[in-house]
Amino acid sequence: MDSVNENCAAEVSALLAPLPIFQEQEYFKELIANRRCNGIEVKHNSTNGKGVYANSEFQEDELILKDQILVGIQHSSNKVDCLVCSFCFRFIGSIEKQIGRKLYFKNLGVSSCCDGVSSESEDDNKCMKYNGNEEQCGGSSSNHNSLPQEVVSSLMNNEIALPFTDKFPLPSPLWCPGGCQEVFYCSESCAKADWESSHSLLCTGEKSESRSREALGEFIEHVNDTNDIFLLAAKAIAFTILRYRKLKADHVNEKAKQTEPKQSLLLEAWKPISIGYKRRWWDCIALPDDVDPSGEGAFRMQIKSLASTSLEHLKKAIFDKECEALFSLEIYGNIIGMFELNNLDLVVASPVEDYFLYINDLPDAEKEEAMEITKPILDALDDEYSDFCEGTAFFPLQSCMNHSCCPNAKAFKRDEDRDGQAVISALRRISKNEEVTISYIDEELPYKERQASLADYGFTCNCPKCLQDSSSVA
Ligand SMILES: C[S@@+](CC[C@H](N)C(=O)[O-])C[C@H]1O[C@@H](n2cnc3c(N)ncnc32)[C@H](O)[C@@H]1O
Repeated sequence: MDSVNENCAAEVSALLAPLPIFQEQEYFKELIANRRCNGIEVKHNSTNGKGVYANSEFQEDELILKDQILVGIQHSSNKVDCLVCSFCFRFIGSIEKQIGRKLYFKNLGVSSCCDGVSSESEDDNKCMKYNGNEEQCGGSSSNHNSLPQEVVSSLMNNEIALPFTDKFPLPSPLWCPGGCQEVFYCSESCAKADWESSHSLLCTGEKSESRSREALGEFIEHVNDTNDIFLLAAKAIAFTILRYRKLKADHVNEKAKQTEPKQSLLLEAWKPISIGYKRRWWDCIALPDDVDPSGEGAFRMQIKSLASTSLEHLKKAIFDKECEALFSLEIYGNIIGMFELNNLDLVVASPVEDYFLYINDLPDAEKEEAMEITKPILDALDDEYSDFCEGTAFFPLQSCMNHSCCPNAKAFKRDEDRDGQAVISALRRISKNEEVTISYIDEELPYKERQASLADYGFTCNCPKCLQDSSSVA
């Protein structure tokens, strides 16, 4: 047992215990009211735990819910492809800047290069060491279609304007108020919300409220060398600590509640994370194909040890004695497991793709004129012109949706959905009281492959299609 687990075993168990049902119901009622998606409710069923249910009828293609991110990250490898707001994940800058910085990194030989969750390649490390300094544009070209460096620099620094980009305006990037120069925002309100939600503790700039900026730097270096998911877990912990401090300050101000025991404030602060379905990361992670089943025990120990090293770095950076239980390996493992088990892709379509499609659809004469300028750029970008923002996030309502291989809803962004929110629409008519299900995988796969894909989410599917297929396979 690690020393934190020993010191506060009871608190750790309380944090991991399921929320009393009435508290859970109250929490979701409030969340649904805030999200203004009153056609649904969250209920328990005897086989699959929590699920989302329709409490009114939905027609095919109708919007069921838009769910805001509780904590989210853009994959570090994706940062070279897309410049987005670190809080709402909207694209920022300008079409020229998006293209210029992408070509700049491409010319340096840095590109998106992994699945974004595990980050172990050489290139990836280069992506992650990018520190936002875009003023200098050097590096040698590795692409025979590459543009001259001066053009790339001018695009990146908004010194030239491409035709028709005024039809695709993007918010100007705002620097992090803490001075880290690593994250950018689309607005003051996003910068403030991110600062108050988690970034004040995780910022490496001079205004950082971490215990040690140096230790924070080491934590981030370890994340970059290993796995992005640790940064997401750190955000969940920072989010809870900051909520705890705010709740405590509110209670101190309200004299009558001064006697409130510390633990209930921590439980209250942790509530939004507590509702996520969890298991320990090293227990639930699917065994990779290249690991022999005989090595499973060693593999799981290795994963646990990796999490333990990451947590040691994080403790040095942001430890808070009053929230000590959050720094136990048990909690850290469960938070990471929660991200592993839920359906959490963060996706935002690129306005650069829209821009080139717009040019392509122009009337012939205008298209020809515009393409004299845009064609060399498109050639240099190659098929990467359509790269979108990718990340991982925790969506409190979407994460309650169970999987089905014959789903009645899907996560699908409409043209107007230009930020990181999850959008769920009906695939067919859904009747009142029916469970709303989405597919976590490609549901067209044959039965065995579907079950293999779902092993990543740690369960064997019991949807009607699987129940039928399993009896015909057996
Ligand atoms: C994202 S959570 C969904 C919400 C979850 N039921 C809860 O109680 O929080 C995913 C977990 O729900 C359960 N689950 C979802 N769909 C299922 C299905 N079709 N068959 C069996 N279990 C399912 C599994 O335990 C899975 O790991």
